[in-house]
Amino acid sequence: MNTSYQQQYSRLDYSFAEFLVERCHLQGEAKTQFRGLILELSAQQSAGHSCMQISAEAVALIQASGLAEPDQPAPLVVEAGRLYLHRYWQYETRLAGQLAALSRQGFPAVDCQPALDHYFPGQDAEPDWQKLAAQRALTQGLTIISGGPGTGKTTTVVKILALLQQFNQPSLHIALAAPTGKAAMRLQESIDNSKQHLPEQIRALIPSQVSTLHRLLGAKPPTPYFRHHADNPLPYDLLVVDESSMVDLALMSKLVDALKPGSRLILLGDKDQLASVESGAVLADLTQSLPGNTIELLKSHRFHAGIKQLADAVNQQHAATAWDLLTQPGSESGVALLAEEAVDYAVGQYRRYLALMASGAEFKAVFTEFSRFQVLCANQQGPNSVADINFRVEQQLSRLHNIHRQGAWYAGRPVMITANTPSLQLFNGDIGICLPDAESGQLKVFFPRGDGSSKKISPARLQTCQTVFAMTVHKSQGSEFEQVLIMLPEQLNPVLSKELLYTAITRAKQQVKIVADREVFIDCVNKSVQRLSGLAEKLALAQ
Ligand SMILES: Nc1ncnc2c1ncn2[C@@H]1O[C@H](COP(=O)(O)OP(=O)(O)OP(=O)(O)O)[C@@H](O)[C@H]1O
Repeated sequence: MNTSYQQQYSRLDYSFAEFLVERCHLQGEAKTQFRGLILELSAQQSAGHSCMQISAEAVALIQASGLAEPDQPAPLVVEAGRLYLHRYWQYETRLAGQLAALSRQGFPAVDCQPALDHYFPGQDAEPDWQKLAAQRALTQGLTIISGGPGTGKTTTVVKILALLQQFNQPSLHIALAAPTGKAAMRLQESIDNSKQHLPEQIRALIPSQVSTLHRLLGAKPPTPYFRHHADNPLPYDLLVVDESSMVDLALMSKLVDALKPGSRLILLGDKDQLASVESGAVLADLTQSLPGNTIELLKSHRFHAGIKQLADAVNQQHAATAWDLLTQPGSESGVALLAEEAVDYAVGQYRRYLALMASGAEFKAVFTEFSRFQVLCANQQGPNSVADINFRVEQQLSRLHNIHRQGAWYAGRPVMITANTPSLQLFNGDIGICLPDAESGQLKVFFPRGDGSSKKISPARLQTCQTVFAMTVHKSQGSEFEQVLIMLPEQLNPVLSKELLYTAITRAKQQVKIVADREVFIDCVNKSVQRLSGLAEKLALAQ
């Protein structure tokens, strides 16, 4: 076993390995080797892999352990040289079977060519992939639309919903969902905008509410169970899920489990983004193994050209080109290395919303100004991390008298919720700002609601939140900002990858500034994260 890995094992990995070692049938050296394998499996699971590739020798060892009995409930499963925890193997196998069945499910074609031509007039000589996505979604049970920011995923899906409602009698019962509250709010806004172009009677048949997946499925915290499952399915004929790259294996399995037989599923997302925080890279696996159900939209209709160029160079691992784009003279490209000190720059940006707050502006205006700009860090701790930037920005704003700290809470403190708190209707990733409340004269934390209003909560009731002058790239998934400042660490570390950088860059609509050393940047672009899973293989076999 290599020592660099040993340092990465957590106490959970050790306790889990010990738990299985005590129950295995092995002795001596074999037992030690078994412990090493389980430690590694547990660590790989925490790193997001659904399973781990093992050697033929290790397969024999696992089989001899008595803890991977085929055809019997056992904690471990060995399949095609991959070692799984039984639970993940079950999620994967069940999901593959269900999605393969969904992908084969067909709906009778209707003569809707004139309507299709109306919604997708397409004058270009090149094929209209949005139209093709719609054609497929009209007759298929499963449609996956993958594309970067501004490629028209939401526009396309709204047209698909319009066509489906126009040609289905009775009309379909539709649900719209996203993995986080923030993503749900963004989808709701975009759907509302796209719906404006539809005829009144069709518009009324497309829902305005977008729910989080946890709310849709009926989360029962603190248990991992949901109210809706195969025996109590969701009542919808069609479910649309946005930001699907954020959905992990377990949640996707529970979601597909809860679909009513005969219903349709449309998944939207960007397969090139960071995979989910938890195990699996479900969207990437699906786009790879279900090409007949997948449409990739490549043309961006909104994205700043310079940002798209940089994002593409990073995604295609053209590291030198990406670096050249950042260092070329001229500011019109919208992407550049940051020329000044990072904290000075961030403070300059954040002083604008603090000035608005000081002038007595209402929460909505303050929040909109705050949300224009965001510092994104690769890491939670260490130089150039979230903790580092939050600390230094607060210090400097204090020095400049833009904030007045007398403890953790002060007027202007922006916070991000770090754990779902259903009792307060707050969810992981929600962002609010602490402001003086005119009614009570006390400090309250204000959060925006999907309908444009806000809610206020006493700071004392917020147990799980952190200051958010900086957030990790992982936490920024599902959000967009006009401008971002991306902070890479001073040295290469395991979190860095081209997927992380691509995700960070594509959060920005107008401007990307980056703080990075050339060597770290190049290494980051050259490193790609491959999540090990058997989902793609199982799906291909189940076809
Ligand atoms: N075929 C098209 N021709 C011209 N403009 C388009 C086309 N498709 C979409 N757009 C426009 O591009 C913009 C982005 O579209 P949309 O919001 O649907 O993209 P998206 O992929 O859902 O973006 P995001 O991932 O950021 O949510 C919108 O202003 C939309 O009106």
